[in-house]
Amino acid sequence: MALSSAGRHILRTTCCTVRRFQCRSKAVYSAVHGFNEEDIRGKLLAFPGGSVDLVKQDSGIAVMTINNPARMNAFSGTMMIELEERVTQLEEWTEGKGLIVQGAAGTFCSGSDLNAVRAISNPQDGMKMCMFMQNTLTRLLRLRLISVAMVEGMALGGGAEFTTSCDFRLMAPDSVIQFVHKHMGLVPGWGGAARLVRIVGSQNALRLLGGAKKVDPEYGTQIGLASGVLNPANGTSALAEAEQWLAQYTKGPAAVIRAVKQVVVSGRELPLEEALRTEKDVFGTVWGGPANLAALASKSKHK
Ligand SMILES: CCCC(=O)SCCNC(=O)CCNC(=O)[C@H](O)C(C)(C)COP(=O)(O)OP(=O)(O)OC[C@H]1O[C@@H](n2cnc3c(N)ncnc32)[C@H](O)[C@@H]1OP(=O)(O)O
Repeated sequence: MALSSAGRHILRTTCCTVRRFQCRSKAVYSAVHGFNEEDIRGKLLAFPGGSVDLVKQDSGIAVMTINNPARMNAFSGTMMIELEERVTQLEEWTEGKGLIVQGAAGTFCSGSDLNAVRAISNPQDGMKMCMFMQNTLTRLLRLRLISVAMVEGMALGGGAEFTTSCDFRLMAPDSVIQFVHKHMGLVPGWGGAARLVRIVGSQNALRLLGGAKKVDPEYGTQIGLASGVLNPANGTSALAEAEQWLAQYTKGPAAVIRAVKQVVVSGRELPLEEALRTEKDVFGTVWGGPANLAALASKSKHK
């Protein structure tokens, strides 16, 4: 039966609402936790500046750019809102396989815009901003895309936290990741401490947070925070090198790469039995699928 245009509109709207609900359900805080997203959005809108740009490429790798160079790519209020919107776009990008996050003009991000921090320095607003950013960065880490933070220059405070919401971190020579929160009388609030402990272990996390220790590429590699060091050869940009590095994991059909990411996220986040059940469900999506059948038909040897 053909649908009328009104019927198609209702169907489209319902699908969008369902998708939005599914996206929100990947977040940490909702109304149940007293989180009112519209309220904090209204407050963040009062602190404009910069942008978060997204380019989705035919290769299946998207590039996100934190863009506020006049303030060393600090996150203004409107950038926090834009980041949430970009993550929603990536959640809906079913052909995507990988994501590179970079800062504009050769430096990653200097954290929260201190002008906004000063203006909303009361604990209630601080916690609302913290819940908003935790939701967004948790959804970013849970994307079915293999993600890399490409760190050039500095990643400070919230910028350092942001790097932990990617699966990997590649550091350029002379770059620094520093959780400067202690010097600001703070602890991480964008989920950076919880993620850091899972990446480098609690002892190293204590060193980085308790000592606000600068992490250069060498130390980053030693403790497992950096997954690699960029060394762009003549004529190759850091971004091109990062894309090449990421391609080793994103080569192949999107359905398979996305399934890989999904089983890793569930393995990392869920209790064992739940993770096993998820793995079974994800396995069912690729078993007998086009890539699996093609591999069986080609009788490929894994030498
Ligand atoms: C839960 C989240 C917690 C947080 O993220 S709290 C914020 C943590 N980040 C910081 O405290 C960074 C403070 N900034 C700095 O230490 C230095 O500016 C930094 C990044 C080392 C760069 O130093 P320099 O290379 O000497 O450059 P500069 O200081 O002249 O900065 C250039 C312009 O950028 C501005 N800027 C840098 N970081 C900012 C920030 N986070 N918020 C707002 N504005 C920021 C800085 O004020 C300066 O602006 P202007 O040219 O003076 O108008």
